[in-house]
Amino acid sequence: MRIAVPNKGRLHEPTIDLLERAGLHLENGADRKLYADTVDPDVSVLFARAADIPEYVADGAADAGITGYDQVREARVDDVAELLDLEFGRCRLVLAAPEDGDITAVENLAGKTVATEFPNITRDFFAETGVDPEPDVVEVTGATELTPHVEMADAIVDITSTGTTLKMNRLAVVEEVLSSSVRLFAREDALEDPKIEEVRTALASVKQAEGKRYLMMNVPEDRLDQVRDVIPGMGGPTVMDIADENGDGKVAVHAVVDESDVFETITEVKKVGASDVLVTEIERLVE
Ligand SMILES: Nc1ncnc2c1ncn2[C@@H]1O[C@H](COP(=O)(O)OP(=O)(O)OP(=O)(O)O)[C@@H](O)[C@H]1O
Ligand SMILES: O=P(O)(O)OC[C@H]1O[C@H](OP(=O)(O)OP(=O)(O)O)[C@H](O)[C@@H]1O
Ligand SMILES: [Mg+2]
Repeated sequence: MRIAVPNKGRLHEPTIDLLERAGLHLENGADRKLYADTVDPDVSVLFARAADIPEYVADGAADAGITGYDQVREARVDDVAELLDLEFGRCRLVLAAPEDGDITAVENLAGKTVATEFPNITRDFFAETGVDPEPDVVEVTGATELTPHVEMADAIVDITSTGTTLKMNRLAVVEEVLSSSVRLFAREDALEDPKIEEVRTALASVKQAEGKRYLMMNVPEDRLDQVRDVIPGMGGPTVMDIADENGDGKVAVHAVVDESDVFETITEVKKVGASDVLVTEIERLVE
């Protein structure tokens, strides 16, 4: 099974990092190579431009891919299935126009010109919104934000996340076109390969573990019910006997807790008699 991942740009590093955390260690380095093997002899990696990945998967150069949802939509590929939202690379594709201009609604773009790196998504958007006459869509390959200032376009459709680039270029959002994040997807006819499900499960287990902590503590057996009451989440804690030389009647309690609940949970379990509380990170969590 071959999986296509971004070779550079902002998605490269977090994708490699995710594969590593999922246990799919890259054997021969990730730098500027076309292919890499992984520790799993049945899984290899193909490095490609984020924008080309959907096409590579659809054409069979790779079986699965990791790239932005915006790229999958723009490539208009058939016969690929989304398997997992990897929840990074979050951004929005927006229609934006000069802050102090007359364009404040989609309808104002009737017969005007819109520059974008995403011509397919942009044309689909105007077709759906029914702006008449449809705007002329001009394809550019970067620095889209400049085009309204050099009279190349009246508005743009471009990526924004913090909004800094739009602000710097004195552009304001007119409307959201698409909301995006990085996805794992695969060619439909490759879905029968059990490796694809293995990779999906491994990546999902990393996402599951994010934001969770593993809590361990010792608890007097007669306080167990009270401790159970204050530990939130995940099907209740695991309780284990301690090899108990002193005969002081304690048990070990382990639980998975949301990171945001850790502080409060520790305060509460201490109140009801827990001791020796340990908090650790979780690498993966397979449900
Ligand atoms: N500012 C941003 N915040 C969050 N995600 C973003 C942002 N910009 C782009 N992305 C996501 O990352 C993807 C790839 O963008 P990136 O800028 O890394 O590549 P690129 O510039 O298209 O690469 P190349 O240099 O190969 O042309 C986008 O399709 C989008 O899904
Ligand atoms: O809302 P912001 O946080 O400012 O992000 C938006 C910018 O990020 C992307 O560019 P990138 O930084 O990837 O540069 P690029 O044009 O070289 O791809 C995108 O094309 C926008 O220009
Ligand atoms: Mg970019």
